[in-house]
Amino acid sequence: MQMPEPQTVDLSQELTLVGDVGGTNCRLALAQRTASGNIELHHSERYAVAEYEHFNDVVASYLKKYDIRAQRGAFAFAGPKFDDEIRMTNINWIVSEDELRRTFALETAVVLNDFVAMANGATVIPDDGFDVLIPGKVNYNKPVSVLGPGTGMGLSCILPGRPLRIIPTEGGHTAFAPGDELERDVLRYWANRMPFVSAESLISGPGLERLHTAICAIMDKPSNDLTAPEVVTAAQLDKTSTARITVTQFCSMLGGFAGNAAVTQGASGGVVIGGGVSRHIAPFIQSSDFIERFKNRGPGSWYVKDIPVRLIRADFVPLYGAAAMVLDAPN
Ligand SMILES: Nc1ncnc2c1ncn2[C@@H]1O[C@H](COP(=O)(O)OP(=O)(O)OP(=O)(O)O)[C@@H](O)[C@H]1O
Repeated sequence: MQMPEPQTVDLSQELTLVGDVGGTNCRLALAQRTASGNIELHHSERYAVAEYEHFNDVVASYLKKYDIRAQRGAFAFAGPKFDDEIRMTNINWIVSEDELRRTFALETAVVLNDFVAMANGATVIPDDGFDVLIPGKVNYNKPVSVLGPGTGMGLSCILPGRPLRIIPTEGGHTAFAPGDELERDVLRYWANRMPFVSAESLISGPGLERLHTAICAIMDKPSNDLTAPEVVTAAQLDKTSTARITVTQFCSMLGGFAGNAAVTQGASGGVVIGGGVSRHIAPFIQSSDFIERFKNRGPGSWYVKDIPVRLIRADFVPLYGAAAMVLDAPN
């Protein structure tokens, strides 16, 4: 689902600059509250983080392009927040609220974990912004897990009650738990090549590439060092390819991780899946063991049997979530 993006910014109103910054992509936009109370995004832009020394350079370039000054800022980063600062996990950027406020003369600057923003955004998008993976209505009166593979694996938990409280986690760094013989071989392959095989080292964009490499090695086939998008394209083109086996297995592993998150966080309200990789692999989920791996928890299976699971299809959800953090905050 594509959220409508109006082209005109109301310059007579306050402007809030919002950002979603991952290990690969940085998205910036201007957010405003409409008269009807909705949040509108304007002028969304995507930047490759590898092309910039620091986040400040991206912001400076954006503000220069549109020749505007924002009064407030809300920025989501893939990394944990300590005090007013975020240290990103997969790149060496450190960003603080105080520095952003001073550098860009902002009245308010908020930095937050990207899956806190994703979770906040997920609570405001309409039903048609999701694909239903396991039916049922997500119940925000109970805990809800929000997770997703991108450059890393994000995981947060929405707690019941108002105002909304969201716990960021570093759950992508839990140990990878293999669910079948092939995954045990994949784990063995990578355990011999890296000091710690986390969930995110295999269930993420770079993880899809590692999974393909390992499966090709295990099956004695050439891997041709395919990138994550190339693996997905090859999987679409040839049902018998190692790429197809890789993507199907990746979906099963995502189901296993989502089930682990649900039981660990007590997410009886539901599980919401986002992240840059998810929408590309979505067509393969139904033909994978995603549901079985989510639900098969041995004696704990009864706990997850009625938990609904949805996949976010809407665009810019973390940007809406970040915007809501400041636009909904009391002045
Ligand atoms: N068509 C595709 N199929 C599969 N994976 C893809 C595709 N396009 C991009 N990716 C992968 O998605 C990942 C980037 O995801 P995303 O857009 O969520 O980035 P990000 O926000 O920078 O990540 P994160 O927030 O986890 O640090 C990259 O690893 C990339 O290889």
